[in-house]
Amino acid sequence: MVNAPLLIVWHSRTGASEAMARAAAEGAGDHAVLMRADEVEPEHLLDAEGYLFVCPENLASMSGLIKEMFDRCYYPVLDQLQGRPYATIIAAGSDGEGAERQIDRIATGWRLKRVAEGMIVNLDAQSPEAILAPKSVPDDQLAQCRDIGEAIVEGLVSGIF
Ligand SMILES: Cc1cc2nc3c(=O)[nH]c(=O)nc-3n(C[C@H](O)[C@H](O)[C@H](O)COP(=O)(O)O)c2cc1C
Repeated sequence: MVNAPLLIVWHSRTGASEAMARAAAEGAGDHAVLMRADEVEPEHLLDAEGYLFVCPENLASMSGLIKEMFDRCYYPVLDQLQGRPYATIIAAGSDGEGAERQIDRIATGWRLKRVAEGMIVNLDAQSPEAILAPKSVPDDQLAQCRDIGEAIVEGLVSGIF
């Protein structure tokens, strides 16, 4: 039994990241707490045992709202999360690596430990119309998100993280 949950923090502009965060939460079951980035306070981070950050890449960065969560919470929890597991899922139109890299750098500052390879879902939205359209994530990729949620919780429950 885990004492504290996996906290799944998400932001989404056109629905892809939200769907992936919800799929991961489904996989994690009762052990997950799903929160939009703007609802997350430092105590939610302190109360969790592990983290899954899910957001789109916007202008080569993580999206602004999830960055704002890190900006707001970074110093209040610094030096209090060492060694806890984390993973990322990024929705992208063509790249996604910039967002993943930025989150990794912040996670390094918090001394978190990456426990699953970064997942980037590239939905191939290139034109302004395609970028602004609501997104639907293919089932196999949602299944992968469920697996990530399940795997992190398994690691927490079994104490291997
Ligand atoms: C303002 C804006 C900037 C974007 N910049 C990038 C980018 O730099 N790299 C990329 O791969 N996709 C970029 N995209 C595409 C989104 O990452 C992609 O559509 C993603 O699936 C959206 O996820 P969401 O539905 O969770 O918001 C951008 C989208 C918007 C709206």
